[in-house]
Amino acid sequence: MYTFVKIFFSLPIRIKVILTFLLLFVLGLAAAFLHVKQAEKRIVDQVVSEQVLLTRQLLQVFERQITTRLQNLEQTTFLLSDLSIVQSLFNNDQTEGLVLDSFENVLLKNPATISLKLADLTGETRLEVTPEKSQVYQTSNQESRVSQYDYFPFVKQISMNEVGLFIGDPDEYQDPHLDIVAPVYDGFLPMGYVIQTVSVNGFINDVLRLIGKDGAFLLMMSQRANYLFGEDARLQAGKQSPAFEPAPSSPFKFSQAFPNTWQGIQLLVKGKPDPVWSEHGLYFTVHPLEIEFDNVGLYQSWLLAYFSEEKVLVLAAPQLEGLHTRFIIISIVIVIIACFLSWWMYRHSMMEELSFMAQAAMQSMSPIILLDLNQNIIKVNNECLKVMGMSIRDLCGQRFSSFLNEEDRIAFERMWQQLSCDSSWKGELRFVDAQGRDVEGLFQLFPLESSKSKNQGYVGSWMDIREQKALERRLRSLTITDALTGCKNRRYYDHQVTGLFSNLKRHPDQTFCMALADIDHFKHVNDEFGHDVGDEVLQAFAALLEQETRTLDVVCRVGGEEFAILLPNTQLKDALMVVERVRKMVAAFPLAGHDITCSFGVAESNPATDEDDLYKSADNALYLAKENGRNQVISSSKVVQGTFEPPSSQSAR
Ligand SMILES: Nc1nc2c(ncn2[C@@H]2O[C@H](COP(=O)(O)OP(=O)(O)OP(=O)(O)O)[C@@H](O)[C@H]2O)c(=O)[nH]1
Repeated sequence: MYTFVKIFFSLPIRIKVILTFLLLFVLGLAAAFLHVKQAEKRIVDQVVSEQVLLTRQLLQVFERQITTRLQNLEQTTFLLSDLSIVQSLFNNDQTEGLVLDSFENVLLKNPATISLKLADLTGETRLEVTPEKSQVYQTSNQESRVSQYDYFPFVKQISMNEVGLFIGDPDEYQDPHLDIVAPVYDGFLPMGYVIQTVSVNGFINDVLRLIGKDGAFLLMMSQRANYLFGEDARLQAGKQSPAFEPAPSSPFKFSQAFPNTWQGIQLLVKGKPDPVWSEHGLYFTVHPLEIEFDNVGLYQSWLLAYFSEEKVLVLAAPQLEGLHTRFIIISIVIVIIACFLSWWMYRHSMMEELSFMAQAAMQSMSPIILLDLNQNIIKVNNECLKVMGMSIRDLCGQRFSSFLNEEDRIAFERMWQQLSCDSSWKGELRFVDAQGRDVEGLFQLFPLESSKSKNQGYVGSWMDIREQKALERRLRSLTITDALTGCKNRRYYDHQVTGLFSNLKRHPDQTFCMALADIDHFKHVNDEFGHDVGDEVLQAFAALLEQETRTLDVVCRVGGEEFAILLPNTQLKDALMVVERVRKMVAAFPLAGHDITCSFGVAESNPATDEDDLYKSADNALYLAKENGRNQVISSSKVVQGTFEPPSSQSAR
């Protein structure tokens, strides 16, 4: 068992849930089935007990009828025992007619009577009357004084004013019969016996006619149980008992056909609560019929009633039908309960797992923040406190976005408005730590669900990407920066000039200018002082350009000693002023300890042209500046108009 439990708990959750569902389903159905079976049994038992009650009432009626009959017989017997009749019967052969008249009266009162006899004290029949023939047979004076009745020794013990009841043996008689015997006295002197033989079947049928047959079949059985009278034909034909088919030739023995019932009857103690036995699809109940004679012993018969299982089921059918509906309803309820419990178990396990994971997550190396549905911080982990350099009090209860960089705060609030309860979000955010520094993080937000409600809030976790971002920035800067001079390179220039032109397309009034700068005779510097000195001069020249232009302006090294300056939102005349100022400074002060001069070609943007045209214009202007003697600024407009004049800048040096 322990191993089984261990294996069960080691199974994956889905398998556990399926097994639990199946177990609950099977156990539930089994319980429902047992419940219904028990209820079925209760209903059947109730119907059986009702039927038993009814049949026992019939049996009591039957018993009363028999008693009444016996009393009638007794009266009749007394009538027969009239002294004058009996005396004349025994003493005077001439009185036969008188006796017969009385006998015939008795026969009329008892239709089941087969014969009426008068026996002497030895048991020898002296007179016999049969209803069919209505005549008297006088037995011959037999020498033999042997009793012709097996029971005659008992008959002799019947006292005055008593009646004996003897059940005939069906093995000996075709039609089972009952002998009712009463002694005949002359005063106190016993004279003989009057014996009335009654057909048992006739007697019972007569009684049944009186009491009706509805509800049960009645049987009368002798003490030895293998004698069965009454409705036995039905049993023998197997009509009421499909399970029992007696051999057609063999005599019907109740004790053999229904051994259990008979055994029960034998064990039956008088006064016990109403017993009932079921066998071969029949229910039996019994009522003892006791006929006692003083000093003769106990002659006990059984009044047996039975009814079929079929009848019980018919009577119980309406209730059983309701029971089956109940079974279906119970089964459906069980399936629902099994589904619900399995679902609950699954959910509970998942929540446990989730809670375990949450605990583990809270201890993780990543900062974690729990938010309620109003974006208030509920909980943070230690790593979060460490990264933010704050205490729990600083963070908990505060609005999450208040710890974001201003730019990101606006974006996050906009996102929060659109965030539905069950959706998650992922993006880069810049937190502001206790020192006011930006802490860049890759932030993930997902709904926090529990077993009680769908969404209780959100879990936010972020990855500190400060180093990654710094590296990224550095890499990006390297790709757009000239390694020697530190100003922007050609790639950046291309990107910027394209951007300025696309802006110009949208806003033609936002004119910008480009100035190309070139150090004059730079080759001489290299040749005379070495390449390293040349580099230093280039660096100083680039620094000067950066220094003398606006932050908005972009200085790019586009060739060896050639630089391009992009001046956004600048008219040509203003651009010329700027570069002229630079030119003068270069010419006036040594750069890296060397006196050099430089030339500029300046061009203004035109929405009708593109970046290549602009560059070309500036380059042509520069070329003219060089051609014209260097150390001067030439505007592209001069190139176009052909109004080029010898520079006065030469003299400025
Ligand atoms: N030190 C140094 N020299 C460079 C670098 N790039 C280009 N140069 C040199 O710059 C010089 C350019 O010479 P030129 O193109 O003939 O022009 P210039 O001598 O300046 O003459 P003009 O431009 O006609 O006035 C060459 O000698 C190149 O070797 C660099 O990165 N460092």
